Amino acid sequence: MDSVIELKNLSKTYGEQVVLDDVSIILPSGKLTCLLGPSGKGKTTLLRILMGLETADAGTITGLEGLQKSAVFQEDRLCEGLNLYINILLPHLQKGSDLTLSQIKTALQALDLEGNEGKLVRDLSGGMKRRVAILRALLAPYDILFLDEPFKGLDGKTKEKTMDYFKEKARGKTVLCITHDEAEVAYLKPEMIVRL
Ligand SMILES: Nc1ncnc2c1ncn2[C@@H]1O[C@H](COP(=O)(O)OP(=O)(O)OP(=O)(O)O)[C@@H](O)[C@H]1O
Repeated sequence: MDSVIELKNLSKTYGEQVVLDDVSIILPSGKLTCLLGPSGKGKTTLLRILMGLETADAGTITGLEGLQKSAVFQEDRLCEGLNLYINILLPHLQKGSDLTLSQIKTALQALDLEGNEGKLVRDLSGGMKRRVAILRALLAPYDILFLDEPFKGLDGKTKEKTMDYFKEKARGKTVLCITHDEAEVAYLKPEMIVRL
Protein backbone atom coordinates (compact mmCIF):
# COMPACT_ATOMS: atom_id res chain seq x y z
CA MET A 1 0.00 0.00 0.00
CA ASP A 2 1.22 3.57 -0.74
CA SER A 3 2.27 5.55 2.33
CA VAL A 4 -0.30 7.80 3.95
CA ILE A 5 -0.57 10.39 6.67
CA GLU A 6 -3.24 9.31 9.08
CA LEU A 7 -5.15 11.56 11.45
CA LYS A 8 -7.12 9.49 13.95
CA ASN A 9 -9.82 10.72 16.31
CA LEU A 10 -8.52 14.28 16.58
CA SER A 11 -10.31 16.62 18.93
CA LYS A 12 -9.66 20.25 19.80
CA THR A 13 -11.51 22.55 22.15
CA TYR A 14 -10.97 26.25 22.85
CA GLY A 15 -12.57 27.00 26.22
CA GLU A 16 -16.15 25.79 25.87
CA GLN A 17 -16.02 25.62 22.09
CA VAL A 18 -15.49 22.23 20.48
CA VAL A 19 -13.70 23.01 17.20
CA LEU A 20 -12.71 19.50 16.12
CA ASP A 21 -14.72 16.56 17.36
CA ASP A 22 -13.26 13.11 16.71
CA VAL A 23 -11.96 13.87 13.23
CA SER A 24 -10.28 11.04 11.30
CA ILE A 25 -8.72 11.67 7.88
CA ILE A 26 -6.25 9.91 5.61
CA LEU A 27 -3.97 11.97 3.37
CA PRO A 28 -2.43 9.87 0.61
CA SER A 29 1.26 10.60 -0.06
CA GLY A 30 2.11 12.15 -3.41
CA LYS A 31 -1.44 13.34 -3.98
CA LEU A 32 -3.46 16.54 -3.77
CA THR A 33 -6.15 16.54 -1.09
CA CYS A 34 -8.63 19.42 -0.84
CA LEU A 35 -10.14 20.12 2.57
CA LEU A 36 -13.53 21.81 2.37
CA GLY A 37 -15.92 23.09 4.95
CA PRO A 38 -17.86 26.18 5.97
CA SER A 39 -16.25 29.06 7.82
CA GLY A 40 -15.44 28.30 11.46
CA LYS A 41 -15.52 24.50 11.05
CA GLY A 42 -11.90 24.13 12.17
CA LYS A 43 -10.02 23.81 8.85
CA THR A 44 -7.24 26.22 9.82
CA THR A 45 -7.04 24.67 13.27
CA LEU A 46 -6.56 21.24 11.69
CA LEU A 47 -3.84 22.61 9.43
CA ARG A 48 -2.09 24.28 12.37
CA ILE A 49 -2.13 20.97 14.25
CA LEU A 50 -0.61 19.20 11.21
CA MET A 51 2.08 21.90 10.99
CA GLY A 52 2.92 21.51 14.67
CA LEU A 53 1.78 25.05 15.51
CA GLU A 54 -1.06 23.81 17.70
CA THR A 55 -1.62 20.63 19.69
CA ALA A 56 -4.72 18.47 19.59
CA ASP A 57 -6.44 17.62 22.89
CA ALA A 58 -6.89 14.03 21.76
CA GLY A 59 -6.08 11.82 18.81
CA THR A 60 -2.98 10.79 16.88
CA ILE A 61 -1.19 11.71 13.67
CA THR A 62 1.13 9.24 11.97
CA GLY A 63 3.23 9.49 8.81
CA LEU A 64 4.41 13.07 9.29
CA GLU A 65 7.61 12.17 11.11
CA GLY A 66 10.70 13.76 9.55
CA LEU A 67 8.83 15.39 6.66
CA GLN A 68 9.88 18.88 5.57
CA LYS A 69 6.88 21.19 5.52
CA SER A 70 6.09 24.20 3.39
CA ALA A 71 3.02 26.39 3.72
CA VAL A 72 0.87 29.18 2.36
CA PHE A 73 -1.09 30.77 5.20
CA GLN A 74 -4.29 32.80 4.82
CA GLU A 75 -2.13 35.86 5.39
CA ASP A 76 0.85 36.37 3.07
CA ARG A 77 3.42 36.31 5.91
CA LEU A 78 6.10 37.86 3.70
CA CYS A 79 8.92 40.11 4.91
CA GLU A 80 7.51 43.46 3.78
CA GLY A 81 10.82 45.32 4.06
CA LEU A 82 12.74 42.82 1.91
CA ASN A 83 12.58 42.46 -1.83
CA LEU A 84 10.73 39.74 -3.64
CA TYR A 85 13.88 37.85 -4.60
CA ILE A 86 15.12 37.63 -0.98
CA ASN A 87 11.66 36.58 0.23
CA ILE A 88 11.67 33.61 -2.14
CA LEU A 89 15.28 32.80 -1.31
CA LEU A 90 14.88 32.91 2.50
CA PRO A 91 13.68 29.29 3.03
CA HIS A 92 16.69 28.13 1.00
CA LEU A 93 19.11 30.19 3.08
CA GLN A 94 17.56 28.69 6.23
CA LYS A 95 17.59 25.12 4.95
CA GLY A 96 20.85 25.24 2.98
CA SER A 97 19.25 24.28 -0.36
CA ASP A 98 19.99 25.79 -3.77
CA LEU A 99 17.80 28.04 -5.85
CA THR A 100 19.28 30.01 -8.72
CA LEU A 101 18.31 33.46 -9.89
CA SER A 102 17.36 31.94 -13.21
CA GLN A 103 14.96 29.48 -11.50
CA ILE A 104 13.36 32.37 -9.64
CA LYS A 105 13.08 34.39 -12.85
CA THR A 106 11.36 31.50 -14.65
CA ALA A 107 8.89 31.12 -11.78
CA LEU A 108 8.18 34.85 -11.67
CA GLN A 109 7.60 34.83 -15.40
CA ALA A 110 5.08 32.01 -15.06
CA LEU A 111 2.99 34.16 -12.72
CA ASP A 112 3.45 37.49 -14.53
CA LEU A 113 5.76 38.87 -11.84
CA GLU A 114 8.93 39.20 -13.91
CA GLY A 115 10.84 42.45 -13.56
CA ASN A 116 9.68 42.89 -9.95
CA GLU A 117 12.33 40.82 -8.19
CA GLY A 118 14.12 43.88 -6.79
CA LYS A 119 10.93 45.52 -5.49
CA LEU A 120 10.20 45.60 -1.78
CA VAL A 121 7.19 43.45 -0.88
CA ARG A 122 5.51 46.45 0.74
CA ASP A 123 5.38 48.10 -2.70
CA LEU A 124 3.53 45.19 -4.35
CA SER A 125 -0.23 44.92 -4.86
CA GLY A 126 -2.27 42.48 -2.75
CA GLY A 127 -2.57 40.01 -5.64
CA MET A 128 1.16 40.20 -6.32
CA LYS A 129 1.94 39.48 -2.66
CA ARG A 130 -0.37 36.47 -2.78
CA ARG A 131 1.47 35.07 -5.79
CA VAL A 132 4.84 35.67 -4.13
CA ALA A 133 3.65 33.77 -1.04
CA ILE A 134 2.54 30.88 -3.28
CA LEU A 135 5.79 30.89 -5.24
CA ARG A 136 7.88 30.98 -2.07
CA ALA A 137 6.09 27.90 -0.73
CA LEU A 138 6.22 26.02 -4.04
CA LEU A 139 9.92 26.71 -4.62
CA ALA A 140 10.94 25.89 -1.03
CA PRO A 141 12.24 22.39 -0.29
CA TYR A 142 9.37 20.30 1.10
CA ASP A 143 7.89 16.83 1.40
CA ILE A 144 4.43 18.09 2.30
CA LEU A 145 2.77 21.33 1.35
CA PHE A 146 -0.07 22.98 3.28
CA LEU A 147 -2.15 25.77 1.75
CA ASP A 148 -4.90 27.72 3.50
CA GLU A 149 -7.18 29.36 0.92
CA PRO A 150 -4.16 30.24 -1.22
CA PHE A 151 -6.04 31.66 -4.22
CA LYS A 152 -8.39 33.93 -2.29
CA GLY A 153 -8.45 37.47 -3.66
CA LEU A 154 -6.91 36.69 -7.05
CA ASP A 155 -8.93 37.85 -10.06
CA GLY A 156 -10.33 35.31 -12.57
CA LYS A 157 -7.54 35.05 -15.15
CA THR A 158 -4.70 35.41 -12.63
CA LYS A 159 -6.34 32.83 -10.42
CA GLU A 160 -6.57 30.28 -13.26
CA LYS A 161 -2.96 30.88 -14.24
CA THR A 162 -1.82 30.53 -10.61
CA MET A 163 -3.85 27.34 -10.13
CA ASP A 164 -2.38 25.91 -13.37
CA TYR A 165 1.14 26.67 -12.15
CA PHE A 166 0.39 25.22 -8.71
CA LYS A 167 -1.01 22.01 -10.22
CA GLU A 168 2.03 21.56 -12.43
CA LYS A 169 4.62 22.34 -9.74
CA ALA A 170 2.95 20.30 -7.00
CA ARG A 171 2.14 17.26 -9.14
CA GLY A 172 3.27 14.06 -7.40
CA LYS A 173 3.74 15.86 -4.06
CA THR A 174 1.77 15.41 -0.87
CA VAL A 175 -0.42 18.50 -0.68
CA LEU A 176 -3.29 19.56 1.55
CA CYS A 177 -5.20 22.59 0.26
CA ILE A 178 -7.97 24.25 2.24
CA THR A 179 -10.73 26.02 0.36
CA HIS A 180 -14.43 26.64 0.66
CA ASP A 181 -14.78 27.36 -3.04
CA GLU A 182 -16.34 24.44 -4.95
CA ALA A 183 -15.33 26.02 -8.29
CA GLU A 184 -11.68 25.93 -7.20
CA VAL A 185 -12.00 22.26 -6.31
CA ALA A 186 -13.58 21.50 -9.69
CA TYR A 187 -10.70 23.28 -11.41
CA LEU A 188 -7.94 21.68 -9.31
CA LYS A 189 -9.35 18.14 -9.68
CA PRO A 190 -7.77 16.83 -6.46
CA GLU A 191 -7.24 13.08 -6.03
CA MET A 192 -8.99 13.34 -2.67
CA ILE A 193 -11.70 15.59 -1.21
CA VAL A 194 -12.30 15.78 2.54
CA ARG A 195 -15.26 17.67 3.97
CA LEU A 196 -15.27 18.91 7.55
N1 LIG B 1 -6.40 30.29 19.24
C1 LIG B 1 -7.72 30.27 19.33
N2 LIG B 1 -8.36 30.57 20.48
C2 LIG B 1 -9.72 30.52 20.59
N3 LIG B 1 -10.53 30.18 19.57
C3 LIG B 1 -9.96 29.86 18.40
C4 LIG B 1 -8.55 29.90 18.21
N4 LIG B 1 -8.28 29.52 16.93
C5 LIG B 1 -9.48 29.29 16.35
N5 LIG B 1 -10.49 29.51 17.23
C6 LIG B 1 -11.91 29.31 16.95
O1 LIG B 1 -12.09 28.03 16.40
C7 LIG B 1 -13.10 28.05 15.39
C8 LIG B 1 -12.53 27.44 14.13
O2 LIG B 1 -11.56 28.33 13.58
P1 LIG B 1 -10.77 27.97 12.27
O3 LIG B 1 -9.98 29.17 11.89
O4 LIG B 1 -10.02 26.70 12.47
O5 LIG B 1 -11.96 27.73 11.22
P2 LIG B 1 -11.95 27.64 9.64
O6 LIG B 1 -12.80 26.49 9.26
O7 LIG B 1 -10.54 27.64 9.14
O8 LIG B 1 -12.65 29.00 9.24
P3 LIG B 1 -12.45 29.96 7.96
O9 LIG B 1 -12.94 29.19 6.76
O10 LIG B 1 -13.31 31.13 8.28
O11 LIG B 1 -10.99 30.31 7.88
C9 LIG B 1 -13.53 29.51 15.25
O12 LIG B 1 -14.74 29.70 15.96
C10 LIG B 1 -12.41 30.28 15.90
O13 LIG B 1 -12.87 31.49 16.47
